[in-house]
Amino acid sequence: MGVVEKIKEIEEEMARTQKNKATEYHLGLLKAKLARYRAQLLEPASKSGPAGVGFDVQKSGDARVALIGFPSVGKSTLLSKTTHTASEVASYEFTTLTAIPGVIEYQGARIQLLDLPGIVEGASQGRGRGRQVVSTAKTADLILIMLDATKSEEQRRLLEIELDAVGIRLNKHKPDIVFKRRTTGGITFNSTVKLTQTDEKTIRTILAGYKLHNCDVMIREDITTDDFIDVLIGTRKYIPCLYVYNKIDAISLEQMDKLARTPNTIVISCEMDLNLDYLIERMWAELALVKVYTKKRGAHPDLSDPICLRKGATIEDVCNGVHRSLAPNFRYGLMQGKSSKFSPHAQKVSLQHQVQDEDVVSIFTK
Ligand SMILES: Nc1nc2c(ncn2[C@@H]2O[C@H](COP(=O)(O)OP(=O)(O)OP(=O)(O)O)[C@@H](O)[C@H]2O)c(=O)[nH]1
Ligand SMILES: [K+]
Ligand SMILES: [Mg+2]
Repeated sequence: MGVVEKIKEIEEEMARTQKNKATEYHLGLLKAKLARYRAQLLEPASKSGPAGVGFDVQKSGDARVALIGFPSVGKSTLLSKTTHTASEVASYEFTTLTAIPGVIEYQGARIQLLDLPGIVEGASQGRGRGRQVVSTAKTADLILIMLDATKSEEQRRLLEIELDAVGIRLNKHKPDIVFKRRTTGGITFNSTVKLTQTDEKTIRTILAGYKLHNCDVMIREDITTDDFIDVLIGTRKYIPCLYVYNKIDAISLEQMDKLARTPNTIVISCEMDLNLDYLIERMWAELALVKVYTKKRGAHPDLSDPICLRKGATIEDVCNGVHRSLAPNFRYGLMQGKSSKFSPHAQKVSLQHQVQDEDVVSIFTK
């Protein structure tokens, strides 16, 4: 029996099984099995099916944003409107057949926007080019789920299911679980909070299902069984996501207002140029980019060419952004700006110092 059939069998069994206290462990086991088969199906090294590889597009710029949506929602129109790259736009479905990268320049950052083919339901199981599309989404720093405001609400949930199936977790942080494999000593289980959505027995059952008999588990938030399986499998991607409803020129004001009030949601019209600037602003905010200016001794900072980094970046990342020889020869840094304690005077900082937006940094080497 192939992996796809096995997955189907488990899904059927899960659908048949009533959800209650008595079946909880069994369902937990089935979920774990299902997750393992899905992973097999999608990982590049898999022998059991075609590789889950994305489109081969070179990453460029400071961050990558992927456009995911059903056919003809206006993905290519958005790329053509916001970047200097043209991607074919047409009223028929599956106009775009490959990944097309464009660049949005904003606040000194270069954001790569990837136009992708439309996906269909079942994409993650290999329908259409869906598998390739959702695999490419895994490489993004931000996902834009693009939706047609004139179509039913159902589309959003369907797309979420497809992304979930390939291990993408949207707008979610990695569950706070410390998991360590050991060679001996059995299983130590600890939880610092009360677990209301799963329990020790379920987790032990899952560990047994994975033949993990020696490990430490420390749970630090009220997780679900699925969260635990995610951490166990370890290849999950936690990616921020914005829901972008296009074609608001074709719906009523009331409908638009309702959509716009949903969390993480932006309404636009590519055709009428409505709200596109705001979308880019929000993308920038979601990416949590910070720009840092570098300054040579005695010179003014170079304001025309900032280095863009992700939030949480350190002086070491700044060094690597300039040249890879800098960090190994680092002596100290001088910085001025928001993250400097004694601003406006320059502060001496180490490689580990975290930078903030608009900091000015000088690096001194040995
Ligand atoms: N009314 C309206 N139509 C739009 C808007 N944006 C795009 N369209 C139209 O929607 C159709 C599909 O646009 P595309 O950009 O080709 O859509 P796509 O999502 O790239 O489609 P595929 O590549 O086939 O998946 C075209 O006829 C566009 O002119 C909009 O804001 N309002
Ligand atoms: K189209
Ligand atoms: Mg297209």
